[in-house]
Amino acid sequence: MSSWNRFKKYYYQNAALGLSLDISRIPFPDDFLASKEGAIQKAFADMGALEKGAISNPDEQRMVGHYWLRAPQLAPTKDLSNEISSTLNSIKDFAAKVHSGAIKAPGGAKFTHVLVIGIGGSALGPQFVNHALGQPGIDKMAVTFFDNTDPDGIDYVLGTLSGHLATTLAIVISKSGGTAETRNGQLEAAAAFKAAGLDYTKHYVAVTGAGSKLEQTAIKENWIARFPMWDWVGGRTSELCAVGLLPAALQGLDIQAMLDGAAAIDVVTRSTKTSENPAALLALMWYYATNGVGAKDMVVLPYKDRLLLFSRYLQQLVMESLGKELDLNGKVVNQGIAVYGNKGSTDQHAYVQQLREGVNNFFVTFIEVLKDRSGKSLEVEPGITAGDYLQGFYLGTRDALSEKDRSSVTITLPDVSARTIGILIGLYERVVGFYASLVGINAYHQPGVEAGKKAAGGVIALKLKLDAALKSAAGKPQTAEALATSVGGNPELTFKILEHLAANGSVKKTPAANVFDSTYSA
Ligand SMILES: O=P(O)(O)OC[C@H]1O[C@H](O)[C@H](O)[C@@H](O)[C@@H]1O
Repeated sequence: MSSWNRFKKYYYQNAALGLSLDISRIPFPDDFLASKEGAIQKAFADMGALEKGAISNPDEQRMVGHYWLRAPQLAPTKDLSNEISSTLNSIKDFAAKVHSGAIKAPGGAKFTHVLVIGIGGSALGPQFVNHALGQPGIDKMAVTFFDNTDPDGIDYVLGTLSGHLATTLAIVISKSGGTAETRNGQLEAAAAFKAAGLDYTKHYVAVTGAGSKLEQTAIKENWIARFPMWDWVGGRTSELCAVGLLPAALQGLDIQAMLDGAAAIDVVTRSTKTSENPAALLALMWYYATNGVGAKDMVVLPYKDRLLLFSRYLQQLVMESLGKELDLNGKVVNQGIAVYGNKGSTDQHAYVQQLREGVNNFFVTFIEVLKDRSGKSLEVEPGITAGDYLQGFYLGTRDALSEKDRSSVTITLPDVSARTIGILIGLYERVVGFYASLVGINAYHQPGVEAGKKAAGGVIALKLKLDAALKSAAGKPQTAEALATSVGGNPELTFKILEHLAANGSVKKTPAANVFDSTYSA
């Protein structure tokens, strides 16, 4: 079959959504879709049960309800439907009141800036949407983020808020309400407000689960407002609950259009006719391209600056959902698909060299956006605009990769708008769900992230012991090994902690010719 005929055969277009999907450049044989029909029907059935409120996250004994967020009437109980709708209303109402000045900063001025404090699913969606849809200088409020516990990163963001803290609203977002990085950001921001002579509690809003530590603090300190985060919404699928909607609404983005876009793609991706279901087609392409075992990585290449953060957002959505040691039967499978990417054509001048000529361990997801910009474009050459070049580079790179048997899919969108961002989010949420069914894993838990957190706790405890030991040694210089022995700590961790303390002036280091003979004292 010619590539044009194959393109026509496998081109999916939904005119109402404005969404197209080209899977023709994944080299599956013609009988592949039929051979997986039973498996994808099972995925549809699993998804149907999930949407009806089944305990689709068995390890945590939880329902998985992110699809109800944009169609509250589909939630399994009336109470849940009401809670979703009333939360959405209170988000819209709160944003309107902040914009009008009915809720204002303690000094009497309107709030002008938003500082979001969160990490992982409590930051990646809001950051993606902020960058995709924001118009700096035009937005109702400017939104910035603390998404780490890096002191210098915090200072950088505080620097951008300099002179504006008095009119900054801080939203602390944490589903669990116990995430250390977020707690640290909350305390760091509070200290900055205090240093500016401001009462931070009159600037703080919480988005968190019922009964969490964060909620307790917000209640005790009487923060301005609290919004719920439900246990049936996972962090990585929380963009369309208060986590993402509140910052977006404050920014002045059309959150209803985002919800409507997601609701519209949900309707389409509920189809049990595989050829008419773009999420099913994509999940099957992931399966074919990666051999169902993550044998290839997913390179996400949107040819649109606005979608720059989509690959980071997808990284969590895909890798935290699919990267699992065990399948649903408890068998060791070490599943997952690695995701990375940035944007075209920028990446053509960076790593595309390896994609074409190096190790063939990936498939590309191109995202094409038809609309170049609002308004007319300059001709950079007679009859040619910058946008023509952007498309040229996309099509050229796609061909250059195909020539060398590098697989790709392309998603085409009419524009980057609140609606199409909702469509993209909804599309990928469902692809991940379908793919998880195809490979038989729980996409909705993340048992692997706890190990690092636990180990970090051990490091913090060791640091405190070392502080005490250094203090009681009253200035006596000791090697890392000696200090480790005296506190019963791991010598390598002790060495790393002491080097960090020395670099920050908290201990005095006397270097030696052999680095491990260096000594440290209080
Ligand atoms: O919203 P939080 O409870 O603070 O969680 C923030 C993030 O941290 C965890 O480590 C999880 O792996 C993520 O899924 C989550 O999004």
